[in-house]
Amino acid sequence: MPSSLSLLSYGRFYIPLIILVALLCICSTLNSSFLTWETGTAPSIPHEVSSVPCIMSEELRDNTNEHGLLKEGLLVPSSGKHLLPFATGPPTECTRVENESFIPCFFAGDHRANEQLGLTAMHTLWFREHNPIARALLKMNPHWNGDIIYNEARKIVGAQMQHNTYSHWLPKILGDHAMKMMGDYKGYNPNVNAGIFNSFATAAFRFGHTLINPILYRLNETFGEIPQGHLPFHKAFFSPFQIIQEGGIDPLLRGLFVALDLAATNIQRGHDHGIPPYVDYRVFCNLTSVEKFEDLHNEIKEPKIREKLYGTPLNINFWPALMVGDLIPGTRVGPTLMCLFVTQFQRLRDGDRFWYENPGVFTMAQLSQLKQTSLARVICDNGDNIQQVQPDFKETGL
Ligand code: HEM
Repeated sequence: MPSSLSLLSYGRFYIPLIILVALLCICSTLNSSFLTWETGTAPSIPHEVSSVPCIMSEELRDNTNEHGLLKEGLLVPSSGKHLLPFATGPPTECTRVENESFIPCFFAGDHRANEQLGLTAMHTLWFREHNPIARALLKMNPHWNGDIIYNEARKIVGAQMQHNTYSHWLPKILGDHAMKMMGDYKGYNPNVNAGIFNSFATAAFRFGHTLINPILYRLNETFGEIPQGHLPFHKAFFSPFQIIQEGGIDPLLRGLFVALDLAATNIQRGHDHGIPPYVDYRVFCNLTSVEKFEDLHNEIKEPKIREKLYGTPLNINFWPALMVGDLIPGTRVGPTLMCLFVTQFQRLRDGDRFWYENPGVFTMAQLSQLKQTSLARVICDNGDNIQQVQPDFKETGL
C-alpha cells in the first residue's frame, strides 16, 4: 500500500486503512499529500502523466504487462526507487558537448522535464507516485486490465495535483481575498471554457520567471551543502547526468538558456500573440482606467514603468506591468495579475468535467482521502531517502 494515499474504497470491498495524521515535519508523520504544475494545456491535471497526448501517454506506459504501470528507468540502489526512463530521441538533447556525460535526457509527460534539474526532480517525484498506486489497485482488483489500472492511477495522481495546486499552492500565491473571489467549487459548468487564455500563457503565468533563483541549492540530509556544491542555475539546464552522478561532473554551460533573456522573450511573445496593452486589462479587471502615468499610482509605484520607458501609458507592455504591480499584502501578486490568475484558475476548475471534486468523479470516501494529500507527503514517499521536510512550503513558494 503506498503510504502517500490511502486507497480507501478502490477495491471490491472497502479496506480499513491507517490514515496518518500529520502536522510534524518528520516524513513518517505526514499525511497524504501536493504540487505546482506546468502550464499550457487546458484540464488541470499533471503534465507528468496525465495531460499528455495519447500517443505520448502510450510511450510512457509499460506495455509489457497488464499492470497499468509507467516505464521505469535506472534503479537508485540506496532507495530502491527508479528514475525516469531515458528518452530515445528528440525533441530534447541532453548531451550537447563532448566532454559532458553521455547520459541522455529523461523521458516524461512533458518535453520540458529536462529543462532544469529542479523541474526534473519534480517530474521524478510525481512519476514515482503512479506505480505504487497502480500496484495497489491491481492487488485490490485483480480482475482489472492494464488500461483500467493505468487510467485509475492516473486519475488519482491528477486529483492529488489538482488538490495540492488549488488548496495548498494557490492560496499562498493569491491570498484569502482572491481565493474568495474564485469562490467555492460548485460543480462542472459546461459553459465555462477551461482553455488557457492567450494572455495567461503569454504573460500572466510567466510571473514564474521572476521567481527563479540563480543558485540551485543542493543540500545533504542535515541540510548542509553536498560535496559537489550548489549549482549555479545555468549549469542545471538539460543535465540529467547531475541527478545520476550527484553533480560530480562540472558541466559546460547550456547555451540555450544562458544566452536567453527570458524577460525580453516574454515581452516579445506578447507582441507575437497580439496581446492588448496593459491598460486594456485594467479595464477587464475592473481597475481604474488610465490616461496619464499618475493614474497608475495606486497599483504601480515603479517609476521606470510609470514615467521613463513608455512615453504614454498606452505603450506599457503587459508582462513588465504585471510583474511590477505592487504586491497585494499577503500575496505574491499585484492586482491585475491576481485578477488574471483568478479568472484562469476558476475556469480551469469549473470548466473541467473531470475536476476531482465534480460529483461522480470520485466517491465521497475517496475524495476525503485525496484531500489529505500534500506535496510534503509526496516528497517523503517519492524522494530517495528524505526523512524530513517542511510540512508547509509557504516560505519556498513551491
Ligand atoms: C528555470 C526556470 C525556467 C526557465 C528556464 C523557463 C524558460 C521558459 C522558456 C524558454 C519559455 C518559452 C519562451 C518563449 O519562447 O515564449 C517559457 C515559457 C513559459 N514559462 Fe517558463 N521557465 C522557467 C520557469 C517557469 C515557471 C516557474 C513558471 C510558472 C510558475 C513558468 C511559466 C511559463 C509559461 C506559462 C510559459 C508559456 C508556456 C506556453 O506558452 O505554453 N516558467 N519558459
